[in-house]
Parts: sequence; C-alpha cells; structure tokens
Amino acid sequence: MEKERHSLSISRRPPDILRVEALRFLDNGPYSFDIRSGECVGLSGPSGVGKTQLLRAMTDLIEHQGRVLLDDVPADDVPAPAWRSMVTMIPAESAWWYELVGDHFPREMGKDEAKALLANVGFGPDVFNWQTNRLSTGEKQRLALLRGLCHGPGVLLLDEPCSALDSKHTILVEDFILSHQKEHGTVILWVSHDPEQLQRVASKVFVMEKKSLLEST
Ligand SMILES: Nc1ncnc2c1ncn2[C@@H]1O[C@H](COP(=O)(O)OP(=O)(O)OP(=O)(O)O)[C@@H](O)[C@H]1O
Repeated sequence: MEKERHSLSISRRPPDILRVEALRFLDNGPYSFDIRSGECVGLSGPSGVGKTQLLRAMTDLIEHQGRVLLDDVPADDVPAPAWRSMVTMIPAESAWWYELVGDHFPREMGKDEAKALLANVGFGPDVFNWQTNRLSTGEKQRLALLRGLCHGPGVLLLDEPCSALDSKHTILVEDFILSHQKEHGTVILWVSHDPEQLQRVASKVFVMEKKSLLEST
C-alpha cells in the first residue's frame, strides 16, 4: 500500500525549464544544459571537480559568468533572495542558527501539518523542540531538506542529500523527494557519488569534468 505522504502547500508554479548557458566559475566550464519540469538529472564526478561550486554558481552564491534562466527569466533580473527561494540548494552540510529546530520552520505551520511533514523523513513531532546543537549529521541532512522544501522551490539543487544516511533512511529520503517531485513538477539536479542511487532517481546522469559535462550511458 502506498504510504501516506504530506503534501506541502505550494502555490508557485515550477518553471517549464531550467536553462544553464555557458556557465563558468573558478577554473571550470563553460557548462550548458537544460532540465525540464518534473525531470531529475544526476550529477557525478571526482571529488574536487566542482560539483558543489556549480550549484553555488547556479544560486548566485559565487562569482560566475554565463547565464541561468527559469523559462525565459535570467537570474540577473531577479533579486538574489527571490531567486534562491525558487532555485534552492540543499547543501551537504547545513547551517542551523536558532536554538531550537522548530524555529527554522514557518511559524504558521499547524501541528498536524508539521507532524505529517516530519514523518516523511523519519521524525516524530517532538523534533521541533530539540536543541539544534544535538543534531547528528544525518538528522541535519534530513531536516535541511524539509526546511528547503517549505519555501516551495521550483528547482531543487541537492548536494549529496543522503551522504550521511544509512540505507533505510536513504530510501525513505529518495522516496520522499521523488513523490514530492511527482506532485509538484519540481526540477531537480541531484549530486551523488553513488551510481546506484543516481540510477534509481535520475532520468539521466552528467559526469562532470573541469571543462565539460558528459552524459553517462
Ligand atoms: N573560494 C574558492 N577559491 C578557489 N577554489 C575554491 C574555492 N572554493 C572551493 N574551491 C575549490 O574548488 C574545487 C571544487 O570544489 P567543490 O566543493 O565544488 O568540489 P566537489 O566536486 O563538490 O567535491 P566533493 O565531491 O569532494 O564534494 C575544489 O578544488 C575546491 O578546493
């Protein structure tokens, strides 16, 4: 039987297409590729090649040349905070700045809504009362994903979202992300060192090199 999943209330329409045009940063690129609504593209490549920096360039967090567009709107035409709430990067190591976990989530979220949301990645509702300094690396990873989704991004840039998780939680998180995507048509770029994971979640996989992306066969 299909597990009951919480659906985040998202009002914004995802883009039909995310377009990356001749993107360069540090000593990398130019990279060009498109991802359509509802598509999940994998990104792999050797450690240090620039996968995280690519996601940071796409979210305008580092200096870069080239363009990133949602439909026909370039990032340069959108204030950075608004762009990042549409094109959201979930980093492998997340920052938590308030004392309690719940302080990082929208205040207007009801108890039932929070309970259902947290259950998707294996938490009970009490986690909102936990001190953030007690969180394990894997707990932070699962909660950072939920926190990022609360703002209803049309594009999700996932940087090794399961790198700190055991196999049971990895499957739980994969299933949650894919069911969320199916429901909302989210565009996903998923960085992983695990080829089996990318086979499960992505419709195609790019292997990153310093100067190009190769589609893996
Ligand atoms: N501010 C910076 N200036 C110069 N080089 C940097 C800067 N920040 C990161 N780098 C370098 O850019 C390269 C790419 O880093 P990045 O974190 O994107 O690699 P990655 O492909 O995600 O690696 P991993 O798989 O190990 O996470 C690394 O060699 C890193 O040291």
